[in-house]
Amino acid sequence: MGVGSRSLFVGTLVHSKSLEELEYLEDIAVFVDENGVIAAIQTKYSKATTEEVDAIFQKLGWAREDVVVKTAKNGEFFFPGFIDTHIHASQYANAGIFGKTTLMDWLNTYTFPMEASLSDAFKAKTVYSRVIQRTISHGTTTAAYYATISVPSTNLLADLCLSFGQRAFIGRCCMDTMAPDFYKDESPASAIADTRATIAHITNIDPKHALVTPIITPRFAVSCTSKLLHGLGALQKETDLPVQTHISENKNEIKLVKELFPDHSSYTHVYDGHGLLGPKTILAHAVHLSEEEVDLVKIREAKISHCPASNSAITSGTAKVRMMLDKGLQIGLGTDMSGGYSPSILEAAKQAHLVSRHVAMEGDDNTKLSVEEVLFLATKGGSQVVGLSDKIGSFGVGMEWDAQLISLGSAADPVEEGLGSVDVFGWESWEEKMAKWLFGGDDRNTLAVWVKGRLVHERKI
Ligand SMILES: Nc1nc2[nH]cnc2c(=O)[nH]1
Ligand SMILES: [Zn+2]
Repeated sequence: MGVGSRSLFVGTLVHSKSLEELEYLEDIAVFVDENGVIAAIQTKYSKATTEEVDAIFQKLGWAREDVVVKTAKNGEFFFPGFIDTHIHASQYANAGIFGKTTLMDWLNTYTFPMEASLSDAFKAKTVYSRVIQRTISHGTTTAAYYATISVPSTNLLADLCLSFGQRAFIGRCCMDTMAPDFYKDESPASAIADTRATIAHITNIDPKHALVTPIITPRFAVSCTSKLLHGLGALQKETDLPVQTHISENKNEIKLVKELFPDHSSYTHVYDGHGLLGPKTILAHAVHLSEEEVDLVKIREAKISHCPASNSAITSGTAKVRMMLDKGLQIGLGTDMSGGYSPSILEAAKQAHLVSRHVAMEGDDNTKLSVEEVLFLATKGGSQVVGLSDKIGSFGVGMEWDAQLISLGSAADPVEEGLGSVDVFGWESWEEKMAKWLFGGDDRNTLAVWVKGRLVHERKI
């Protein structure tokens, strides 16, 4: 990674203090070094004397003239970049196209043909470039991507993330059974060899995995033989890389897993029995997990990616997020494009909020998630899920500057300003402003995005 410039970000910072609480820090200056790391934070910046500010520069050994200053204006705030803990880059061209399908017919009708078609390098480059740029423009600074079974096309996704500057986990899909002949791994051995090839490529382009990390990706238990799952479990042990897969998304899928793996007492036990359930495992969906399975996930410290838009769109069900949170699981949000129709984690947060009300209507009012809770899942929760909570997801000295600058517009002429459909009148509390952003906001409110201190998106109004 090239070394960037030193930066100073001045204004209001909002981030999660805890699951339930957002912290609003006004009049802050954040000093970000040439590696994108927060070197110092000064509070009450406008009231600080010149000597006090000079002292920070001196302590850091920085010259003022070397520093690029970005100031959030009134009504604007810096927020941690969103973390998409589950997204299929290879399905982006299908976003919104799902008809009335449910999981298994959706896979066969739309998904496998689209993914297979990305073995065409030109098409892959077109789709992958677009999905990276689109998600960045919605504030996604980190994405856990599934690519396809094709090694060259998966490697291309890693190359593009690195060049666009999006932090990413890149998974080559493993699937050696219950898949069409035109889109299937030849054997467990070839699936593992191909996974190793992608790991080698990513390690070659980003040796310390500073921005791009390979992730071992058994598609789901249905499409992997026991031999392949064992091989991938052994590969995880050998490499200590993260793992991503799907779990307990749809009732027919769960039934199929029972039939395919009769020796395992649950879907969760299938992954556990193959060495694939550990602290670095991201389990997407987890809609129908029993409480016993949730307990096992907790014991293994595996993580959950909640994908509410997808779960509604392809009628998978309502995930019991409150129950999983109460049991101590770490949870983030996933767009699951194109099971989900939107590239936006803000949309996923809104859908998580709404789905939690559907769970409440099924019985327990306590299941409702708050605005603060879903924004936690979108940022800090996501950072826990991808194992980077010491670096991203919130702001602090020593952490990396993955951030977005949000504007809700001024009261003057919001339509003219082109800043989306949020109307702020000036009398709202911070809590009210965040609720307005969640429910009325979109990418038009995202003015700029940084990853590791590098400006990766600036909105042209
Ligand atoms: N939502 C979703 N579920 C899956 N299960 C196996 N593959 C997929 C996929 O691509 N999307
Ligand atoms: Zn998925």
